[in-house]
Amino acid sequence: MAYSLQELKEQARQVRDRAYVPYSHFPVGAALVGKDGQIFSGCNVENASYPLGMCAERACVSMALAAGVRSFEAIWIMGERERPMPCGGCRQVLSEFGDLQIFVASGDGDDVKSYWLHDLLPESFHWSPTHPGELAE
Ligand SMILES: O=c1ccn([C@H]2C[C@H](O)[C@@H](CO)O2)c(=O)[nH]1
Repeated sequence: MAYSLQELKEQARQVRDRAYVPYSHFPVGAALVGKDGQIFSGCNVENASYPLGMCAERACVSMALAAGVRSFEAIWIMGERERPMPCGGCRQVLSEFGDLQIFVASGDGDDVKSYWLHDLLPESFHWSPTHPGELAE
């Protein structure tokens, strides 16, 4: 299904303002669009116990799954002063649900770069030898 890249960017930019980042001061917003066109957004949420911090990307994967959406077209990841890149853990979590396009940008989103997940995480691990995500049906 076609989706609006402009709308995806706008949602990522808006949710970035809600990031809880007292330790890194590196706010990130992410917006994930499902194959059905629905958009799910999430921000990073840090913690005094540093390893418990949650990345924006995984936050929106949880929102989508809770709404019953498991296959995705794209994710827009928005930093503030610098373009972020999804960490290895988030690449693996996203890959559980198949391939998708990844847009990374900062500021108002004019400096965007795009990738395919399979290029950022080649030869990735999946439990199912067939289609990723099939086990979760
Ligand atoms: O793609 C990224 C990169 C970083 N962060 C978060 C993790 C941490 O809270 C802060 C600094 O790394 O930014 C994300 O949420 N997504």
